[in-house]
Amino acid sequence: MSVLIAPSILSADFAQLGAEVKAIDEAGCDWIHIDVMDGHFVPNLTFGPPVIKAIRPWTKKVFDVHLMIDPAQPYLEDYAKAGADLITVHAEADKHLHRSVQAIKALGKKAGVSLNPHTPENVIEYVLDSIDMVLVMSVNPGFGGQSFIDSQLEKIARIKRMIAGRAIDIQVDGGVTADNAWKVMEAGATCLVAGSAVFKTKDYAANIAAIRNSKG
Ligand SMILES: O=C(CO)[C@@H](O)[C@H](O)COP(=O)(O)O
Repeated sequence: MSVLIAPSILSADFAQLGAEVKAIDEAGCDWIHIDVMDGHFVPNLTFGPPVIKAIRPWTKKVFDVHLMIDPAQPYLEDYAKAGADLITVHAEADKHLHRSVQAIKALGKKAGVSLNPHTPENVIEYVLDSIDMVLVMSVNPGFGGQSFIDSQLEKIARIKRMIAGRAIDIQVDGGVTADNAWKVMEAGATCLVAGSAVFKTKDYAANIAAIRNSKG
């Protein structure tokens, strides 16, 4: 199956977020990646549930909501009601990761767990039977436009071996471009998040296709 492309709207024009979401939908993206930041777990602030609710009517595509917030658990229901289809929480921000994953599933949503670059993959071992996605951060979270951290390629490959036989996506996020996407896919990624590489020029369709068709 071809890799899923999830443009991060962190790099979109916030003054016309609805139209930007429609544009990446029409440009052929698979999911819409929404980076939620709290100014505490990460040094930046972005979207709350009302913003997600406001852009929900602009596309039918999957809303892939990446919660970079601590704590996440009190807000899971708000993000689910706002229109998230898949909710990802950070292993580092959650003392009760198993409980948060169960809470997301109980809301009828897909559940993801994200790992910062320094976090080893073994922290997901005992939630593997409940999750739908692992998100490997290939930059330190908080900002778009950073460079891909190469050490994460090995982590992606290890996770691929860990989840063998399970229907779990491996999403990779941060510094993904048409130049390096092939390496990330080769390591085992099934979903690529890209912000700057999609929104860098107005030809979103060409930018998405270049990442999807990346070759070494
Ligand atoms: O979650 C994050 C940053 O914290 C990412 O989703 C970035 O927004 C990706 O942006 P690029 O590195 O592709 O510009």
